[in-house]
Amino acid sequence: MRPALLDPLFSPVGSLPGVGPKLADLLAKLLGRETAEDARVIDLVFHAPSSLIDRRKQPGIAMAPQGVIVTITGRVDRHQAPPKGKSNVPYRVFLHDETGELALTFFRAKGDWLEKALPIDETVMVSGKVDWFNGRASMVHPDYIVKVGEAENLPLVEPIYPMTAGLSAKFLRKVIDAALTRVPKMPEWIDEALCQKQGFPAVDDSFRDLHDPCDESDLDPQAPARRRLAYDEFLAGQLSLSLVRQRLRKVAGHPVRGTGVLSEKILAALPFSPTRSQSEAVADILQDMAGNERMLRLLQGDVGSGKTLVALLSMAAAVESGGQAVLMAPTEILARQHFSTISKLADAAGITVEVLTGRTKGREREAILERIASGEAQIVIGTHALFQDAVNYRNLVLAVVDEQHRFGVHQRLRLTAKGISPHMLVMTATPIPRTLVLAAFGDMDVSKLTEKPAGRKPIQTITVPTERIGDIVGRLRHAVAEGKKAYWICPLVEESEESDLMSAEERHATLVQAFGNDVGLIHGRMSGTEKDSVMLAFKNGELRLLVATTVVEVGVDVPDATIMVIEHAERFGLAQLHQLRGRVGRGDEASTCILLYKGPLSETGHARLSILRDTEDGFVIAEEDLKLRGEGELLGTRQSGTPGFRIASLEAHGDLLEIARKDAAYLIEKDPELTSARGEAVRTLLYLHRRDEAIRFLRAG
Ligand SMILES: Nc1ncnc2c1ncn2[C@@H]1O[C@H](COP(=O)(O)OP(=O)(O)OP(=O)(O)O)[C@@H](O)[C@H]1O
Repeated sequence: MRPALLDPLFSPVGSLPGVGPKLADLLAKLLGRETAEDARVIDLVFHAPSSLIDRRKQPGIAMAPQGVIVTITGRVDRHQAPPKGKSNVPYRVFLHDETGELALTFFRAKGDWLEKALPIDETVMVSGKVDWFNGRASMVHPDYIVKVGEAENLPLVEPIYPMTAGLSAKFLRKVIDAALTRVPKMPEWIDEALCQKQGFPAVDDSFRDLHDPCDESDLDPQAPARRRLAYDEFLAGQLSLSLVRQRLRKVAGHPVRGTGVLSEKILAALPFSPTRSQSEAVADILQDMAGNERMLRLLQGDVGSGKTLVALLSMAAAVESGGQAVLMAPTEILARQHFSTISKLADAAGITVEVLTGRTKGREREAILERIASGEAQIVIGTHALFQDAVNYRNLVLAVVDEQHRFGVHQRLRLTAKGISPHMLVMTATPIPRTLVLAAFGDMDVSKLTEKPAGRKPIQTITVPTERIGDIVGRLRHAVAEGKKAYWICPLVEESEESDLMSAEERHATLVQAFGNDVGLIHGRMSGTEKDSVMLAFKNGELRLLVATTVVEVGVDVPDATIMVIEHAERFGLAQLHQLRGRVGRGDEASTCILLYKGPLSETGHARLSILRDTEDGFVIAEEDLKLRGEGELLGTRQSGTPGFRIASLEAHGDLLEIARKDAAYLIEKDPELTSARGEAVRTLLYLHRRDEAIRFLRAG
């Protein structure tokens, strides 16, 4: 159970003074929580300021820089109320210091309030942005008006927070202050020697320092409070990964030994031979599964490197041993696609494959559930529907999770917490730099597919300014006339699926004019069956040009599509562009990727597209992407809502991650059930970072 001392931090934000249901909703939005109930006081405590206002600058009116917040001390000379009935003319109050005059400007203000706040001849301090117009200085709606005797009411330095529309900065500061009063004294979970060596403040002090920056250096990721909190985040993450691992390992593994009969049939049915990398990965996996410990292995392979075959051969071994295997995909499209590729090969070997997704309903679903329970279904492919309560496996020995960056550790934990702990193989598409692997997966065994299947030709990537879209359409027309197939990806319009869709529909309409009925459209709002039938038509060649939003980003496999056009390429992340481009170049025909960009590009924008043009190596791209954009985007955590890091940054705190990893391993080895004094403190840390699953897990063990 969560230690009682954390309770005040885990009440909903609505429990803070002045936060009604509407504001609670806004705070939930700001804090990335789905509902106001989910948004807790602790989330506010973790909401770090991104900059600060320094009101210590008191340059005097004449020296006040344009557009900068300053504090002016001056004497009030006169009030100038707007003429009656002219509500659009502002109310002005003039004051002066030794250097000049300043007009305080108020729109729709109440005169009596201003007369009280700014009495004539009184010396006051006002703080706000100064604007210069025709040699006159004015300050529109000062942030603060304070009588000189009450200077303590003027906060000299104020933190500025990331905001969301509808919230005011003052309100947010107030609720964060209220949240901070709920931070209790907590037991120290970091080793004392490390605290000293690193100069870490205590955790409660760190929270307070985080929200009380004195100058820019306190906002730096290397500020002691931020480093401490970053370390906590890493430590909590690494501990929960270690606990999963420990738990998986502790449950005695069921050795799974394939006979090779089914794999042989599959290999015989393949129109190609596996690459050396694929064979090595399969050998690693079979060896793991045959051992006495549970497998927890990560299969990393660049786009198009052939991970599906590795998954299939591993699952075949599970079936040969008399067990069942599942393959969980992140989307419906992918699940269905895996099903269609895999069932063809599995048929050849006489393996029974089923597909189960959220779309499987009614009698069909009942029948499939029965076949899963009886063991008749040997391989089951699906989405997370595979692990709903109603699904019972007869003898599940292997779970392959095709992560493609969408699931994250939490889903995996949930899966295992359900009591299903088969051997586990996690597949990721974009190669992830080592630091990220550690942060996201901990110390897993890793197999890499380092080579592409033989016969692949390099994808020619070109960048073209949008103005030349006409030329591109002309070239496409030639290509389609020659029987080629192309994807046309529509711009990613920030934060609005609706606008994404609109741009795709518009593009579809213009391309239909140029190409007629050969053009299809696919987007996220379509129903599953609609998407399937469009994909199928494209696969069959009834459609030659497919206009799409980023639904095709992950895993879609139409090997004879050889042209990829990406509109507004400058709006996509590098990793995402690499994924998209990976939809072509999957067969033995030469392929082209055309990145249409809208100029002028920023320097980084230019650098990003050039990287993509110059290399097809996903590892290089991922490393560069990490440098240019930050890790959240790369892992896809920001979008998917998987709790990522709130304070820690791999770029800034990479050194701490390594220490946290070792510390976590040491802790778990010395005190596997977390019962020592430090172990108890560590439990508090895990709760504080919402790693409850990891703890539940611990008790289960
Ligand atoms: N050894 C091989 N030789 C030739 N083609 C292969 C080989 N292995 C796989 N392929 C083919 O390469 C294509 C890509 O394979 P697969 O879909 O498994 O890629 P992937 O690793 O899942 O990539 P992505 O993450 O981009 O979906 C498929 O059409 C598959 O049939």
